[in-house]
Order: sequence, then C-alpha cells, then structure tokens
Amino acid sequence: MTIPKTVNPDLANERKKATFDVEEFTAFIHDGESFLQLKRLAEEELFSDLPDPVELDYLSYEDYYNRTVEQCVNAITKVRAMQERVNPGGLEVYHTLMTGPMGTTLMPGGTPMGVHFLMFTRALKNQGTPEQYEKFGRRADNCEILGTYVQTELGHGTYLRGLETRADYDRQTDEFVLNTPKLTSYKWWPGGLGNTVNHCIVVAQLYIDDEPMGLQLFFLQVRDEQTHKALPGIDIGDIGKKIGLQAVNNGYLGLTNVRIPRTNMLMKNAKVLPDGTFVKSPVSQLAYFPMVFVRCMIVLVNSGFHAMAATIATRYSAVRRQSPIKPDEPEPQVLDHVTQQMKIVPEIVTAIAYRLAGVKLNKMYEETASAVGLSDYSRLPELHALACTLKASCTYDSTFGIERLRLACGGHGYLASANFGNIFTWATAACTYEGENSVLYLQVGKILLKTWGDMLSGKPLMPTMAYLGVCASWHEFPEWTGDWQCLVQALQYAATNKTLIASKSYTRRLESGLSPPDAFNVTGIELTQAAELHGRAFVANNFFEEVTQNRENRSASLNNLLEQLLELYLVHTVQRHMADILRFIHLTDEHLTSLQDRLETVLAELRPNLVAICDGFDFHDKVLSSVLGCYDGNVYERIFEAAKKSPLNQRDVPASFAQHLKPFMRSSL
Ligand SMILES: CCCCCCCCCCCCCCCCCC(=O)SCCNC(=O)CCNC(=O)[C@H](O)C(C)(C)COP(=O)(O)OP(=O)(O)OC[C@H]1O[C@@H](n2cnc3c(N)ncnc32)[C@H](O)[C@@H]1OP(=O)(O)O
Ligand SMILES: Cc1cc2nc3c(=O)[nH]c(=O)nc-3n(C[C@H](O)[C@H](O)[C@H](O)COP(=O)(O)OP(=O)(O)OC[C@H]3O[C@@H](n4cnc5c(N)ncnc54)[C@H](O)[C@@H]3O)c2cc1C
Repeated sequence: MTIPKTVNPDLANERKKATFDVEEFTAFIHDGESFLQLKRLAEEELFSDLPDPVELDYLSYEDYYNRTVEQCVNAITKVRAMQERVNPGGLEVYHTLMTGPMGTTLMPGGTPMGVHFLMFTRALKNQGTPEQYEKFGRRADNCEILGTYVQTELGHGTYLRGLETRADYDRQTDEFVLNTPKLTSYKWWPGGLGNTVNHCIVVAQLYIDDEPMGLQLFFLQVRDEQTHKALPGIDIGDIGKKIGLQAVNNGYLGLTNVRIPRTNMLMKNAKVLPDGTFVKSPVSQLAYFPMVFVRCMIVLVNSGFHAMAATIATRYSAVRRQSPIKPDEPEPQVLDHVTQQMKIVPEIVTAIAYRLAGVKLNKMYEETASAVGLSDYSRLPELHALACTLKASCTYDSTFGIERLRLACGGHGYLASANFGNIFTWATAACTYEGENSVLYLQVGKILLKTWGDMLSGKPLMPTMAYLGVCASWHEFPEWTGDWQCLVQALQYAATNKTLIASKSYTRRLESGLSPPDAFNVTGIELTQAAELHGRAFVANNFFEEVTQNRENRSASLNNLLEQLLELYLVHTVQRHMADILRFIHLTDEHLTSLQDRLETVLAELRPNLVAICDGFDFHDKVLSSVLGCYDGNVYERIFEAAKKSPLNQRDVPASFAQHLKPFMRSSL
C-alpha cells in the first residue's frame, strides 16, 4: 500500500480555517522558542533511522528488550553529540529530551535507562558530597556506568519507614554490610535493574550498633563492569512481563552480606563518621527530594501523553466521516457531532492546563532546590504538597482522558497501530509510581489540616494555600457573576469548605476518643477530596493567570484563542465539580443553564481551530506513532498498511491450519 503524498482534503481544510498563528501558539505552549528549537533539532537527528513501530509490536519480550537497548544506545549517542554542539558540558538535552514524549518514540515500550537519567544521576549530584559526585556522579553523567534508583521492596513501596533492607556499619572495616533479610525485603520494581544497570542507589535502613538511624541512600555496584555478571552476594533479575512499558526492564535485587565502603553512603545531608558517629540531616525529608523532582516532571510528561492522545483523536475525527446529521446531507466529519466535540475538546484543554501548571511547578522546584542549596528548607512543605496533588490529579485525568479519547476513535482506536495502548500504559503507570495517588492526596490532606490550624491561630499561610484564609473569611460566597474569577473562586471556595468539613470531622473524631492516626484514617475520604480540589483549584487559577497576564506579549488572535480555551476549561471543571460546589454555593437553575450555554457556545467557537491547536502541540508523526493521528490524515491507507505487516499475513496459510483446524473440522463432521 502506498501512502499518498498529499494531505487529506478534510485536514487541509481544517488548517485553512485556523484563526491564529500556530507557530505562536507552539512557542507559548513550549514556554518559549529555545526548548522548541532544541526539540526540533533533536527530532531531525534522532528520527532519521527509526525502525518501524509495527515491526516492534510483534517482537518477543526478549527481542523487544534487546532492540530497545540498541535504540536507546543509538539515541543517547546522538543526543550526547548534539549536547556537545549545543551546550558543551550541559545536560539539558539529555534530561529534557530523553524523558519526554520524544523518549516514547525512541522506545515505545519505555526505556531501561529512564531512571538512570531521572533519578540516579540526579541523586548522585544532589544527595552526594562534591567528592562523591566526582567519584561516582561524573561517571554516571558520562554513561560510563549505568544505574537506577532502588527503593521499593516486594513488601513495601508506599510506607518507606517500613523498608527492610539493612545497612549495618562495621567500624572495624569502615564498611556497611547490606542485607535484604526476608523475601519481602527483596528490592522490586526499579527501572533498568533487571538486566541493564551495573550500579544503583539503594535506599536502606541505616543501623549503627544495631540502632536504627533512618533511611539513607547508598551507592552500590551490582554487576561487574566487564562481564556484566552479578557480583558476589547479589541476586538480581527481571520481574517479568507487565501490562505495558515492556522494555523498562524493572528488576529485583536481593543482598546477602554485601560490603561497601563507608564513603559509599551519600553524605551531603546525613553522615556517618569513621568512629560510627551519626550526624543527622538538617531535614530528614531531604532524602525524599529525588522523588519530589520526578513528581514535578511527571506533570509535564503526563500532560504530554494526554496531548498526544488528543491530537490523534482530533485528527482522526476530522478525517472520519459518518452518519448524516440531516438525512439528506452527506456524512459529516465526526468532529461535527457535538457529542464528539464534548469527548475531545475538554481533553485538549485539560492537557494544556496541566502543561501550564507543570511548567509553574517545575519552576517552583528549581527555586526550592536553589534555596535548599543555601540551607533554606522553608519552601519544602509547599513544594511537596503541590507536587503531590498535581502529580495525582494529572496522572488520573490523563489516564482516563486517554481512554475517553481512544473510545472517541471507535473500533480503529482499539488497533495497536493507533498507539493508544502504549500511551495509556505509560500514563497509568504514573498513577502508581513515584507515590501511589491516594497516598499522595493523603499527604496533602495532612498539610491542609495543619494549614487550617495555622490559619485559625493567625499564622501566615504558604502562598499556594493563602486562598484558604481568604475564602474562610467570607460568610458566604460573593454574588455569582459567573466570570472567570468567580469560577476559580468557586473551586477555591469548595476546596476551602471541603477542608473545613474534613477538619471538623477529624476534630470530632478526636473528641470522641479516637487516636490521631485512627481519626486521620477514618477522615481519609474527606481529606483526599479536599486535597484533590485544592490541586484542581491551583490548576484553574494558574490557567487563569497565564491567560490574563502578559497579554501584551501575544497577538490578539492568540489571546482570543487562549481565552476560549480558558473559558472551556473553567466552565467544564466547575460543571465536573458541581456536586461539591452546590453544597456550598447557592446557584439557581438560571446559573446552571447559563454554564451549559457557555459550554456549548465555546465548543462551537473552538471547533474551527481544533486541528490547528493540536498541530500547535508540535508532535512529530514519529512521536504520535499512530495510523490514526498522522499529520497528513491518510488514515485508511495507513491502517491497511499496518494490517499487511501482521506476521499472520506473511504466508498464505498459517501452520495451525494443518496442525489443529483441519483435524478438528474433520473430527466434527
Ligand atoms: C518510563 C519511560 C518511558 C519512555 C519515556 C517516557 C517518559 C517517562 C518519564 C517518567 C519516567 C518515570 C520513571 C519512573 C520512575 C518511578 C520511580 C519510583 O517509583 S521510585 C519510588 C517512589 N516511591 C514513593 O514515591 C514512595 C511514596 N512514599 C513516600 O513518599 C513516603 O513514605 C510518604 C510521604 C508517603 C510518608 O513518608 P513518612 O516519612 O512516613 O512521612 P509522614 O507522612 O509521617 O510525614 C512526615 C513529614 O514529612 C513531610 N514529607 C513527606 N514527604 C516529603 C517530601 N517529599 N518533601 C517534604 N516533606 C515531606 C510530611 O509533610 C510530614 O511533615 P510534617 O507533618 O512533619 O510537617
Ligand atoms: C512502572 C513502574 C515503575 C517503577 N519504578 C520504580 C523505580 O524505578 N524504583 C523504585 O524504587 N520503585 C519503582 N516503582 C515502585 C513504585 O514506586 C511503587 O509501586 C509505588 O510507590 C506504590 O507503592 P506500592 O506498590 O507499595 O503500593 P501499595 O502501597 O501497596 O498500594 C496498594 C494500595 O494500598 C493503598 N495504601 C497504601 N498505603 C496507604 C495509606 N497509608 N493510606 C491509604 N491507602 C494506602 C494504596 O492507595 C493502594 O490503593 C515502580 C512502579 C511501577 C508500576
């Protein structure tokens, strides 16, 4: 099947209808030109010799892994050369490009080296001393060694204080002795650990003279650098097939009396001196900082997955024609069915809203990391709370949004070659890794409770929670104007009142004699609801600020488009949380009807720009890797071409006919 060189006329028409400059929107959504240029340059270099994704789909588990390693190595080699040209000594090309949606193209089943870049190298730099960085970190940055972040165990992932891996200090030899004493202490899940890495950072309970000193991070070699065989005392392997991310090579690790020098404990914060004196970290949560970084990254990465799925569904819905709206008219593009718009457009705007929130969150991470570098730890709780709530709501919204977008593509959405399967399994994994979502919401719930107490005692509140004080001071919600500020405030007001309710329930339970942990546990439902609303109110407020500020730096047409996107996001989000809002704010039927009218109006206003907005996300065809989502819209030809590549179509008659079907049909006669 040859793919036409021309663009599908429906898609070409859609692009002509755009009312804004796509390139200006692209720069806006990528937070400026510089990253965009870098991304495009990298795509040009990296995508020149990629294998066919359809062929990859039919490989065995082992071949898939080996093939991914080959692609990964090729890609990293190219990226390193590019980094040397763009900014010698820097690492931004590595880190930004290899872990974003582009990484998913190079390695559709995930990368066994993702955790090396995201966590291993960063933890060596940020948790080690400068000497340790020189000794281990530089080699990791140069990929002379490959590593991963080994924390989760078979028995514990969430409750870190329950981890069982031990590091006992031996004063005589100035070494730590590492052990995983039980089956449940086996390390389980770390990406790349299975068969790829030769080093890792192990998170273990430190013991000095059998006294527990809390969790610490240890640099450990697990495989010989030449032979790649496991070192003595180390039991290591792959945890087996998962529902997705087949090439991430998640692994297990058992340790029996493995000795490492004392200087292998990462000692930027806590320290063990040669005589066994333990010097505490100034703030124990600093050991959790590598996780905070990844939680922030996930918001950007998952909003990218969400936008990828939205682009595929939008382009396909512009090409797909079905079911006349009026009986005597031709079949319309399915995108003209209003219910189809309702399935797709809220996902487009949600992806944009999280993209903007993710950019803000990552800036906050950088500011906090700089402050931590100057021994100022005051912003850690605020960053922790925001990273937890945004990581949880973004991964949830993207996971279910991607599934809605797949469903919006009808039967063809179910084809592996449409690529929703990979995108979904990437997205949903992030609901669990780097902190299971409910657990993260409970962290936020705890901080909300504490903040509520601070507010009642007149203490200053952290900036992203200051609205609690404002809303709590209102006797009732101000007059409902329905404007954007009002909609943002409605979400904030609902979050505030949910926090109030949770706080009251918690206090009531304490007064009835429950212990604080029991009271916290039974208040968990209300606390997690408050935490979720807190995050959604932040995303809405941030979107509002992004659109209403700096207008003078953008063209009128882009401002107009952004206003429509904001309008849809706010109206849709308020409608989605209407049950919560109606509990605290009196709205008439007229108000509700007006919201529905606004939703339908803005859907219609956005309709001509949908394809152009998705073009503006700037996904290379190879990133989307979808027969339904290609820029040229030649959907049917691509579906057919992919089908032709099925291994079952490579011979006239499959072997099973002679072996099974023929004898079976004969015996049934
Ligand atoms: C895949 C590639 C595909 C191709 C490319 C595509 C691109 C993909 C990109 C993404 C790739 C990602 C790779 C995947 C990596 C996954 C790696 C992992 O999962 S690694 C494993 C991830 N594992 C997890 O995430 C485990 C989750 N569990 C945990 O984090 C902890 O056990 C806990 C937080 C739940 C509790 O901890 P506990 O010690 O029991 O604490 P308490 O509750 O008693 O609170 C005490 C105090 O501490 C405070 N505080 C807490 N945390 C922080 C913080 N971070 N900061 C500051 N403060 C914090 C808290 O507020 C409280 O304050 P206060 O009230 O005293 O004032
Ligand atoms: C694809 C993937 C990659 C991963 N990569 C890595 C890696 O590189 N390195 C690494 O160390 N780990 C990794 N992990 C492990 C991951 O971080 C953990 O699985 C995750 O933190 C969740 O912990 P858990 O599995 O113990 O879940 P559990 O805590 O057992 O969760 C089970 C259920 O219990 C509930 N629950 C648990 N505790 C509480 C609580 N306190 N209150 C209320 N409910 C609770 C949860 O909400 C959930 O519903 C990876 C996992 C996946 C899926």
